[in-house]
Amino acid sequence: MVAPPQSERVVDVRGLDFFYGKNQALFNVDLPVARNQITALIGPSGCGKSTLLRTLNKIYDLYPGQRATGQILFNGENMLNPRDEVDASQMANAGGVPIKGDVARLRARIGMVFQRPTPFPMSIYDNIAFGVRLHQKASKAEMDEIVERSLTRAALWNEVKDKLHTSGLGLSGGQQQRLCVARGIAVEPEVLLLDEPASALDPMSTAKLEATLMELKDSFTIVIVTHNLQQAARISDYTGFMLLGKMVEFRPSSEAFIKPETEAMRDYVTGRYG
Ligand SMILES: Nc1ncnc2c1ncn2[C@@H]1O[C@H](COP(=O)(O)OP(=O)(O)OP(=O)(O)O)[C@@H](O)[C@H]1O
Repeated sequence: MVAPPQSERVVDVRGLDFFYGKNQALFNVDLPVARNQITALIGPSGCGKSTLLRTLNKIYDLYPGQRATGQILFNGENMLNPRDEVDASQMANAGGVPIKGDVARLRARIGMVFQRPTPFPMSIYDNIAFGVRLHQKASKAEMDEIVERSLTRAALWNEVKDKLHTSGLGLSGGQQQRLCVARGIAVEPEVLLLDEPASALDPMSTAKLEATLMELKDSFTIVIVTHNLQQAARISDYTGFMLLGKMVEFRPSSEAFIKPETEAMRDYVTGRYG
């Protein structure tokens, strides 16, 4: 492992084990995530990339029976500390809404964009404003500014500025995904997690999304799961290669793809895996 220096790590996963009921999906995983960098997670299907990503903002808390042990340090504080844990029965009573303040705050600081675009069935404007209202009070003028800034940073403003009050569902797939990025960054998270965000997009939309992410890393720290090795090589600063629930290699991307250390990663990047 050639990891970023400790002082640069926003998130630092150490010795993480993850269980779906009795089935263990992650084994003693380390993942150092450097500030204002893009970290890519790659590896064959089922190796645990999405599971690892989902532990970073504790989405798994929503599902009874899923648990993580080890350390996930976020700015030095262990997020797996028992006091952060949500009681599953309380969660059910609250209709599936996270009720512990700590976890809700964590989700605001570590945002997530999913594989398929998931705009809310409301206007483009409200897609952004909805999440912001949950976290802060903003006047109409302030909200207008937040909406414009978020859409601009997600490289979508010019395409939607004249139709902000039409449905977000009326946008193309690529635009919807950038809307989800805009929604994610509107609450100013420190970290943005993306789970194969381009898998449903055409090459043009993928290129736009990649350019957007490259711009965003000046302001945010990004962790992306991708099956697209060229994409990982193009946009990421660090790459983690996973296999069967373990982190097999973790290195600067500039080295990882040119000279993989392990035979497994060499086989994977040359398309010989499996
Ligand atoms: N909800 C679940 N319940 C039980 N096991 C699960 C669940 N989700 C994932 N797993 C198991 O955990 C392991 C890791 O899955 P995960 O989805 O994290 O892999 P992945 O690398 O993201 O795969 P892919 O590239 O296909 O999305 C797999 O063995 C999978 O079957």
